[in-house]
Amino acid sequence: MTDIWIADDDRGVRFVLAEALRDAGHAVREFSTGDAVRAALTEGHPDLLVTDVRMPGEDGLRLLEELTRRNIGPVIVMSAYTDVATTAAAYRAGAADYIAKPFDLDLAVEAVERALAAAREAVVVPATRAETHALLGESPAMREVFRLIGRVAASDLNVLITGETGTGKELVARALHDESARRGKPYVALNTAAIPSELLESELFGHEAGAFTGATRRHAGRFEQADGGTLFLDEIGDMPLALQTRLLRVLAGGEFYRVGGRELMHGNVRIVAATHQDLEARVAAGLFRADLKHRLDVVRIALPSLRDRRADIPLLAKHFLAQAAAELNLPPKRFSRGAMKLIEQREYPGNVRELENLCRRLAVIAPGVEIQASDLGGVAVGQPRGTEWTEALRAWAQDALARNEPDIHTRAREALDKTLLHVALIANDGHRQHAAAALGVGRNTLTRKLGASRKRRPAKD
Ligand SMILES: Nc1ncnc2c1ncn2[C@@H]1O[C@H](COP(=O)(O)OP(=O)(O)OP(=O)(O)O)[C@@H](O)[C@H]1O
Repeated sequence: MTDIWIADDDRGVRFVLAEALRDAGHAVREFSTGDAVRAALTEGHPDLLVTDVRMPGEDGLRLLEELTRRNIGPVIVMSAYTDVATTAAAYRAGAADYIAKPFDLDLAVEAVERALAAAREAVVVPATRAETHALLGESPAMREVFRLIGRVAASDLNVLITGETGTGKELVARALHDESARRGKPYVALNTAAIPSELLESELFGHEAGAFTGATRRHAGRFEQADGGTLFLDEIGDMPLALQTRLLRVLAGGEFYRVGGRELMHGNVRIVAATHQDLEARVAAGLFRADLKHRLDVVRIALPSLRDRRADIPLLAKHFLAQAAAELNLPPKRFSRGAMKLIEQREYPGNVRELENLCRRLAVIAPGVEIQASDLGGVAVGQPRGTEWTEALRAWAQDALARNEPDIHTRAREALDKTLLHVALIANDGHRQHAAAALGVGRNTLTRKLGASRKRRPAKD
């Protein structure tokens, strides 16, 4: 489900817009001040923000600037002041659209859908990517990875990236795109495991209106979106066999049809695939087509686990701590020698992602400017302390109650379900039965909940 935030001090405007967007299948959060949005940004971010310009405290344009700087968005600005200066300032600061008040509700919802579609279609990596997605590492193992990326990026060869979870496979895929001649074209990513198998085909190849129940509009698939650029297929090992056959045909012929379509589509797409699984074992078990593996596995980049490149831990930890402080608007912190020693010695089954999460938590919860070894006590087990998220929930609920927001319980429950399901599916390679077992719910419950969130937003991830 898409998370849309609305910021407006006019309760009436918020209410009608939120209702219309919920009817259109989105999850909506309402804020009466820019300051409340800023506070919420420390815990998460929306897929799209609609904001008024003039509000008490922080105004909408400042919010827009902040979100653009942090590469969160799109942002739609609305205002009763339609003078050229305000409108131009909004666009200059990166607004996706500008809505003059009072507005036609249908047109406003359309503007939101348009901005979301544009953002989805143009998953082009932003100009600042070099800093935000920088692949760090000085260890011999990472130097070898950098060398390989440099050598194959310029070619059009398909690349298979392997490595445990959290080792940076997606970053490598982006780097391959950024360093190639395709860099000005779209980079489109699809996580095969995160999308229900029955929707995968239309996600990849698109569909025509009426191709199946719920397909109300023509939808461009990722192949079409990535034309001229790079398509990153994450968790390729989880792709259902039937779709593997279809993908193989497309890779061999370079042509495909949309689901329910008759027009033959031609794509010029470079495929970068990734998996944390042993693809050879999956082939041997009959779960992965050998011929497809052969096509994808032209060049292989194997990412080392963090335990195989411990020398990189201090560099990464300092980087993540500084990044978290900058993103969350917190004062910069540093590690004491004792704290760094503990960090270097820890085990990271979740690899770089786990180290990153640890540093983010330390940036928030360590009380002093210098992080002490003792600060690691509460977070050393790699899990958030039970109170951290319930505290965040408490603050959110108090805020929502104070603003008389509707459906607080439903929205909280949906957010909880969505988070747990997503994490469990990813952790279990998209295997629903395993995910359900890991969460301690029945498979039917899981399917129902998945169905509920899908019903609100068909054929999207
Ligand atoms: N070498 C690196 N330098 C800087 N950051 C890194 C590096 N490797 C990984 N990261 C960070 O760690 C996190 C996980 O990386 P990424 O999503 O690329 O891993 P992945 O291997 O694709 O994981 P999964 O298999 O679980 O999808 C990201 O936030 C990424 O920015």
